[in-house]
Amino acid sequence: MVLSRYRPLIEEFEAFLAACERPLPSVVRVNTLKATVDRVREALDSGGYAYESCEWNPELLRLETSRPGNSWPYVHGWIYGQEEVSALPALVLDLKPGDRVFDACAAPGSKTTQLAALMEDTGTLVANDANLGRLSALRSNAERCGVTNCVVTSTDAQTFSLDPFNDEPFDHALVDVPCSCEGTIRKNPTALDEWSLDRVTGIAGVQRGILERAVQMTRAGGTVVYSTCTFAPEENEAVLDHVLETEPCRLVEFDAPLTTRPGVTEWNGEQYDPSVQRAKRIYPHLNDTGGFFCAKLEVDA
Ligand SMILES: C[S@@+](CC[C@H](N)C(=O)[O-])C[C@H]1O[C@@H](n2cnc3c(N)ncnc32)[C@H](O)[C@@H]1O
Repeated sequence: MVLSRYRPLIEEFEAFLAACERPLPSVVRVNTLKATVDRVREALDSGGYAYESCEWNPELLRLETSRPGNSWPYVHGWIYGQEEVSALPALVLDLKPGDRVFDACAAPGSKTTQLAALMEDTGTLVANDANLGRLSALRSNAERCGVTNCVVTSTDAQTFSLDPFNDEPFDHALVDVPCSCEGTIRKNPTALDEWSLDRVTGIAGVQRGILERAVQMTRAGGTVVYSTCTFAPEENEAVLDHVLETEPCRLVEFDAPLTTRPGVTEWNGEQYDPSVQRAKRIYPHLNDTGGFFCAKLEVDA
């Protein structure tokens, strides 16, 4: 079984495995471009939906229904169905209204719409995704959520060019890369059916290329957040370790109001830069969420 390779990394391994077998709670994020938390709560109350707020972020509501897309608040763009822990990366970027932000792998737009809300729909948000087939979902989610500060592009983020933007760097970048998706097993029980070490190794090359390019396109002092929904150190700490060597940047500490574990500095005989401990691993049993990995980099001045 694939997950057993992580036994050496996870102290409460049996609790981890048990959590991976439970279905994932259904969570929606309040889209503050169109509604307030109170307004959404009123609408859900009047529609007879049961829910509770996520302790660490009142804009996230756990719903009892698994089909929030069938509700009026969804149709109005007041809520966005988003895995709880995937709301973390956008919050970790130090965004302010007016910023120029690059969302390197944006479709279907969970984090793009969240970034736009955090930017108060000002500045410029370049939402890129290499997969043309996923752009219609990105566009329609941005439209439903009332996002107007977003430009959609479709390029391999490894070779994304700043030329159309006069070579002026971005203030921040979100690098939510394609990955082996091990941490989505609660939502998608077949997520690991196609798993192989070759796939992990192959995708890690793409992740390195995307993160390098994002760092190159971000101004000195700007921040880049790297995230995956997988546990594999090959796709997490090893990617960070590589980019720390090739690009002028460093990993910085950040607060995450969730229970987390530090990045690992050793895996399968490989040693990583000690600063990868500043990254955060989130296992499903820790907060009753999906699995996640998140790291914050600052570009050297
Ligand atoms: C984890 S998903 C992104 C989820 C998205 N950030 C969200 O929050 O809704 C990874 C995305 O990367 C895209 N992708 C894969 N390879 C890419 C590449 N080389 N450059 C840019 N996007 C890529 C995939 O099409 C996929 O949509």
